[in-house]
Amino acid sequence: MTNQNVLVSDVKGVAMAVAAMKNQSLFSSSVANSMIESGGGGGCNFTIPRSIKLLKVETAEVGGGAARVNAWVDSLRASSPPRVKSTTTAPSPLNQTEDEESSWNLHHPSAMSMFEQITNASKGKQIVMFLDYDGTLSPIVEDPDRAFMSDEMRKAVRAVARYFPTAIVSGRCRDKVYSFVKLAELYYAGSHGMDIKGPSKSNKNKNANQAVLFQPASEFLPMIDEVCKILMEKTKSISGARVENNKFCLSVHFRCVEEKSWAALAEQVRLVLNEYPKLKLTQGRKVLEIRPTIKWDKGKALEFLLESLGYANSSEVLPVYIGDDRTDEDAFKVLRDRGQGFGILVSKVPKETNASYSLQEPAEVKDFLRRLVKWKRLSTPQ
Ligand SMILES: O=P(O)(O)OC[C@H]1O[C@H](O[C@H]2O[C@H](CO)[C@@H](O)[C@H](O)[C@H]2O)[C@H](O)[C@@H](O)[C@@H]1O
Repeated sequence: MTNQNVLVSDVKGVAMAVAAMKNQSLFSSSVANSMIESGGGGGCNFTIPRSIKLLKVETAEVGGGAARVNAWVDSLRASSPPRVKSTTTAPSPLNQTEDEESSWNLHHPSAMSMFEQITNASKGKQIVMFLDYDGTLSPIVEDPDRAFMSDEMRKAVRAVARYFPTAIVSGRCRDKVYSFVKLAELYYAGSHGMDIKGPSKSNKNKNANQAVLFQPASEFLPMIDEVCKILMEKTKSISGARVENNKFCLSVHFRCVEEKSWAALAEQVRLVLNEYPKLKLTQGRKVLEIRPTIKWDKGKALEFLLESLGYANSSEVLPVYIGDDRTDEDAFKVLRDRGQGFGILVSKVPKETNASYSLQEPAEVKDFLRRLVKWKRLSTPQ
């Protein structure tokens, strides 16, 4: 898919951002306090925060049939690769030699081995923790409805949230991810950040706006519902295919579909998307994700949450974002561009990433979170 970025000053872009913002029932008060730019909506009584650039519109250009479908299929195949030890004589299925693998490890060392560097960088700063859900807090499983988080992981996340403001940032519908995590003291950004809500249980952060609720894509709700129904109908004959309604976006799952049927499934997605130019496609682990063309992603959600927490343009914050998926790259990139905090990629295999460090799997994420809590406990005067 070709994304055509329209200039920030583009009228359509402004109108779309304005329409999205108009649908807010409740808005982050800390963000609202710092709002300085007019929404440009001619008489609208709301504004857009300076630091949040929502004004780029991506136009999905869906055409080019078979080539596009083949590219998606190839990309899906690589999205959840098995771990195969490569040798210098025989490259792995990812065409990575041992040299390349050790170079990757050098550039993205384990967050466990870099633990002291991370805690040193946090001196005098507030760590804010951002956690992706699937593949980060819960292991990848075949049935998306059964991607449960272990009690030990929940305990670790609860302990982290006691010391650091903590947000779950997921592609899933917010209610669904909450039903897995079950911790009321956290911030939740569902639908790839298009559905943000503050904690329902108070936490210690006095600067934070707990009542935050932000849904920049609400105007797309009817369209997403419509496309969900169409796709369910069109894919029902493909064994193992599954369409998941994530409220402001959709997931089309390939994991349980035989590989020989992937192209047929991807073709159905392409045909439907052709009829909806206001929707675009992104990709996760054996999943195609359909979402509105507004320029809003996990990276924007991270910036929005930092602002809601009172850390807009602050040097007193150290954001740490842990995620395993391509969609998490938007957040890693924001941290890299800001030169602030650390992105940590959860992966057993080398991947192209904007993250600084790596962790192998959810079990290691849990160990990292526990270690952070232990360090904080020991370094906090009683
Ligand atoms: O942003 P995330 O929290 O990582 O959500 C991304 C997608 O996660 C889920 O799908 C993935 O996990 C499933 C359960 O382990 C697995 O079956 C699937 O193959 C993975 O792609 C979720 O079901 C999707 O809706 C999310 O978009």
